[in-house]
Amino acid sequence: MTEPHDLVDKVVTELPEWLPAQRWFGGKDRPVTSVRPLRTSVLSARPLLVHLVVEVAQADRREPYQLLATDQVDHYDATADPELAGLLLDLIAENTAVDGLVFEHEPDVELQTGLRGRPITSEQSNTSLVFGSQYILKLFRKLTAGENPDLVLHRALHRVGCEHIAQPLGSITGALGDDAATVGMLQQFLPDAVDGWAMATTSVRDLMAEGDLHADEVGGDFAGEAQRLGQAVATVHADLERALGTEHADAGDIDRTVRAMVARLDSVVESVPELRPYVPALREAFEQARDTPGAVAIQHIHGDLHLGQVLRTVHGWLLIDFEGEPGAPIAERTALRSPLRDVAGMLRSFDYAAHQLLVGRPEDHQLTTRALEWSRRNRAAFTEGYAEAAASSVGDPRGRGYLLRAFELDKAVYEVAYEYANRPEWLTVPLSSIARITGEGAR
Ligand SMILES: Nc1ncnc2c1ncn2[C@@H]1O[C@H](COP(=O)(O)OP(=O)(O)O)[C@@H](O)[C@H]1O
Ligand SMILES: O=P(O)(O)O[C@H]1O[C@H](CO)[C@@H](O[C@H]2O[C@H](CO)[C@@H](O)[C@H](O)[C@H]2O)[C@H](O)[C@H]1O
Repeated sequence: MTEPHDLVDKVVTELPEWLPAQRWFGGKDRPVTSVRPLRTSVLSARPLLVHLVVEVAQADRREPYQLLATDQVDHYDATADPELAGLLLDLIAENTAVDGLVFEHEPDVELQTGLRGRPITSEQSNTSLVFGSQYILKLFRKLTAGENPDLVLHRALHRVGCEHIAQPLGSITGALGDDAATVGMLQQFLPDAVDGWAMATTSVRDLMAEGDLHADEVGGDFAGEAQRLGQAVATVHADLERALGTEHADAGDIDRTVRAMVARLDSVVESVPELRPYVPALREAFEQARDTPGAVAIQHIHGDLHLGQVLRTVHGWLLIDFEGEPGAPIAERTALRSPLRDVAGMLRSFDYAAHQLLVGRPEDHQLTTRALEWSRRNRAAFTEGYAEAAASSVGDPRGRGYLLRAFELDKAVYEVAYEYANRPEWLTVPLSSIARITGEGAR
């Protein structure tokens, strides 16, 4: 029988090699130099299940990650064991604390127990376990002190009866140093949901296969969905405003926003020289954000909205994953910001969906024209839907040209960094958008 401390030793020894191979590991750009256990909680002695918080060191970077370890499966990764995953759900249902970890269900929620948990394969920055067709438990991999914004915003939206989210059902809280830290969030699972990225790219594929027809003439036209999605996003913004309030940005806030966009550009261009030709036009666009007429409202927002973060169910669109950009510091992710950032994120995503099928193909004028046409049509439909439902102080995004353009370009700069570190073959997608938007040249 393996003792907990022997298991921890074995896991920690394997981690420098194992971590970079995991999709959720956010530090693939440099080698792991060392791993140090920070906290160990034994959740079950037999079968052995140990919760671990480790500090991963890479050059001058040190970040805490959580792991669930067992001696029952290969590489000790307990998220691959359906019975052990089920134990986590049972602990949440019991409202209990085990060896420093607090498992809680939300008030007035009664959970079914005894279900097995399976990891989903479409996981991105974290690991999610699905239980039957009812629940999904997200285990946050990189930990931050305090309540995770995903949990905070889901709770706030649920409180005001928001119809465009999956209901939050429970949480797991651990510790980072002296602070509490959310390590898991349980939610209602929508088994029949399809994500917006899959739907949008199917529509683009249909259009490209037709060759001679326009976007409004093919069966897979997405504009109706894009418009309803715009309405859903505006409604979520209004619900967030209702739940948590809104403020007006002052000149200092706008100055900080512009400086942050310029600072991000300066830092990304250092590692991605392909961005260099666009720097002057990008800087100019960021500076122009200062000239936005009227007051700029700021509030809690989604923070990393794109087509992969929205699910179409039989009842309409849902937004998921309110964690913000996985690479951004927590202070930035929890700050009050303009909801136009989310609008910009979604507009970028329509452009992505339209152009990703062209990646790696020889230049084809007809297909490029179709891609642009699809992108314009769906961006316009989304914005129209947003304006129709925008009860919040943001109003119609179309009257906010400079700011929206600056946010879109800032997001594209973020995407350049994201693709460079994660999917280098996709780098051309945000780069060609930047070229188009700044008018420095067309794809
Ligand atoms: N409530 C849900 N119902 C159905 N599927 C979901 C639900 N929440 C998340 N998913 C699926 O899990 C994937 C990852 O979820 P997400 O919250 O975006 O995790 P991550 O933070 O790891 O990116 C989503 O792309 C979606 O396919
Ligand atoms: O879903 P995450 O929170 O992990 O977001 C990160 O990964 C996304 C990719 O999966 C990335 O989104 C970019 O690619 C999407 C298509 O795969 C596209 O819909 C988005 O518009 C584009 O930004 C996201 O930026 C990143 O934070």
